[in-house]
Amino acid sequence: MAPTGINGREAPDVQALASGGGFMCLEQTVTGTSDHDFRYELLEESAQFLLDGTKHRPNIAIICGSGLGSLATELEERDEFPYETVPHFPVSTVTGHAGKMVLGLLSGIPVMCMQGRFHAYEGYPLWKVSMPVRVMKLMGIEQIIVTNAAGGLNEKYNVGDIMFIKDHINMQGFAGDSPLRGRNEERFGPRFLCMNNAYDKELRSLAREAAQQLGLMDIVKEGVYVMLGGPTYETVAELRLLSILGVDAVGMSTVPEVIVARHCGMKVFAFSLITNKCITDYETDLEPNHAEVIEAANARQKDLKELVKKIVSKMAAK
Ligand SMILES: O=P(O)(O)O[C@@H]1C[C@H](O)[C@@H](CO)O1
Ligand SMILES: Nc1nc2[nH]cnc2c(=O)[nH]1
Repeated sequence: MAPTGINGREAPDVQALASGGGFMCLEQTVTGTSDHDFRYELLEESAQFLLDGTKHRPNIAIICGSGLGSLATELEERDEFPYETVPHFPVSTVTGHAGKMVLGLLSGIPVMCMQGRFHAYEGYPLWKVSMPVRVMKLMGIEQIIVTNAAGGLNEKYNVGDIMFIKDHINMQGFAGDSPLRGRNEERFGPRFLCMNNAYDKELRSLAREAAQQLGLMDIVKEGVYVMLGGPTYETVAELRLLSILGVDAVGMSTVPEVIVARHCGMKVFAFSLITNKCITDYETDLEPNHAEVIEAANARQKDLKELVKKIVSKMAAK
């Protein structure tokens, strides 16, 4: 009989884990907080399932943030895979996140869109939030565009601005959490990863060129993003602290995906759509809410689609 572990669960086979038999974080196994084993072979099964269901072989992927999912509806010759049909995938539970993987052609270029992402506040550990990025890598993705809706903390930012992310502050990392926590999977990347050039300069420059050609430079900014755990929006004191730290935009996503993308060698371009202004004084009755986030995203839909199309064309041509 298998030995009984914590809370009556079957005790983990520590030796098998240590020798590489599984790819579950040992601590998650022991505490029983993981309901999913993300062994390389399981990710390969997810990737193979998607590849088997489509003729498209994209090199570029796009993660659509809150309210930005309609980018995926621009794809021609679309193949759509609701997350619940993809082996080993989590499901998306947030309004404004359709919860599908969509492959198709954007201006004739094969791309793959995550129409809806996973967030830590939905109850997912960071490795699970970002596991689709590894599946993308196994499908052949080399360049990724990560998008999000964020609050504008920089006083110069307005609702509707598009902030190209030049850097981030990994708050979860400060607290000891990371999507790379646990045994390192060398087939994806190294144990220790540098992050000083996480956001690719060349892709950012292509994106600026695209924005210029579309006459969008008035609303394009470049700044630092921070991911907080959510689902609460920030207190005034928290925002004042973040402002001192040099943060320009505040959100609840992106950072784990970018870390995992860099770990497996993808080039990253990311932007935040500023959907609300962060409230940094006590003398106001204004309150941020998800409805205004979606509304602001809808209002900027057309420009964003044009911008992403142009960026993708440039990425494919380089
Ligand atoms: O998925 P993203 O980061 O675009 O969504 C942001 C963060 C929360 O999910 C939501 C809050 O309104 O918008
Ligand atoms: N944390 C956070 N996430 C957001 N997503 C959209 N707006 C906001 C915001 O103001 N704060």
